[in-house]
Amino acid sequence: MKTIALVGGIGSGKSTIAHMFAELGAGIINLDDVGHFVLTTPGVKYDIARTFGANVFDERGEVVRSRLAAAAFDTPEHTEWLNAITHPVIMQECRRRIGELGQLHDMVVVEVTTGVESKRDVRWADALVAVVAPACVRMERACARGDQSTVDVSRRIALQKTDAQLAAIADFTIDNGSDLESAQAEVKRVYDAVMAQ
Ligand SMILES: CC(C)(COP(=O)(O)OP(=O)(O)OC[C@H]1O[C@@H](n2cnc3c(N)ncnc32)[C@H](O)[C@@H]1O)[C@@H](O)C(=O)NCCC(=O)NCCS
Ligand SMILES: Nc1ncnc2c1ncn2[C@@H]1O[C@H](COP(=O)(O)OP(=O)(O)OP(=O)(O)O)[C@@H](O)[C@H]1O
Repeated sequence: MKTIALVGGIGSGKSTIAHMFAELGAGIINLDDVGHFVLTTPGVKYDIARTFGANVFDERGEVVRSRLAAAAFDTPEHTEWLNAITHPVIMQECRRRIGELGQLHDMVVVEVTTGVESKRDVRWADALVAVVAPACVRMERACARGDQSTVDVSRRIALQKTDAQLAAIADFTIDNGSDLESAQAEVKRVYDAVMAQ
């Protein structure tokens, strides 16, 4: 069984590409979803309450993500605190899901949105795959979804690694700058190459 870590900037098409891997038989995991799941677990909730206080919870005792983001992203130190609480649990849950899906699939693809500086950050993966598309295309796609403004998307693009930086650390690069058919061909090429490794 092979494991791929799939990275790419906002609107690059990570989820679209992950689903193309699924069509070829891969199991898929979205690390953001895992991050949201761990916020519902008792141990993480306890640590968040102790660190950020009761204000980041609703009346039913669930984390309000927008309040947690406001409390955790106001200073780099607070962000570190949140990451120290969540990241080990996210990785533990991710490994558990990889193991589970690995029983059913020859490949598991993990969509990773943030925090990959180098291959060392994804030691658990057999291959690091970057999805790239020109910034103007990504901007257009992300804005077309309608949930974020042009300013929000530009700010996120500016904070993220460039396509050249991602390509430099990746084992394989998938160009998702044009149509879906071309992207499918790219996915097949990478699927076969990783399976042959
Ligand atoms: C704080 C949480 C709950 C907010 O989650 P949510 O999905 O609702 O929003 P999102 O992550 O898109 O962030 C909300 C806003 O905060 C800002 N933001 C996000 N990440 C960062 C960051 N590292 N530094 C500064 N600002 C950030 C963005 O401007 C964004 O608009 C979430 O980011 C979290 O749990 N983070 C810690 C764990 C983690 O790193 N998860 C990612 C998967 S590994
Ligand atoms: N090759 C393509 N041609 C046309 N549209 C595309 C293509 N790839 C992705 N899209 C569309 O672009 C939008 C963004 O794609 P997707 O959600 O897969 O990106 P993402 O990298 O996972 O995004 P984010 O990180 O912002 O959540 C979606 O609406 C998707 O349908």
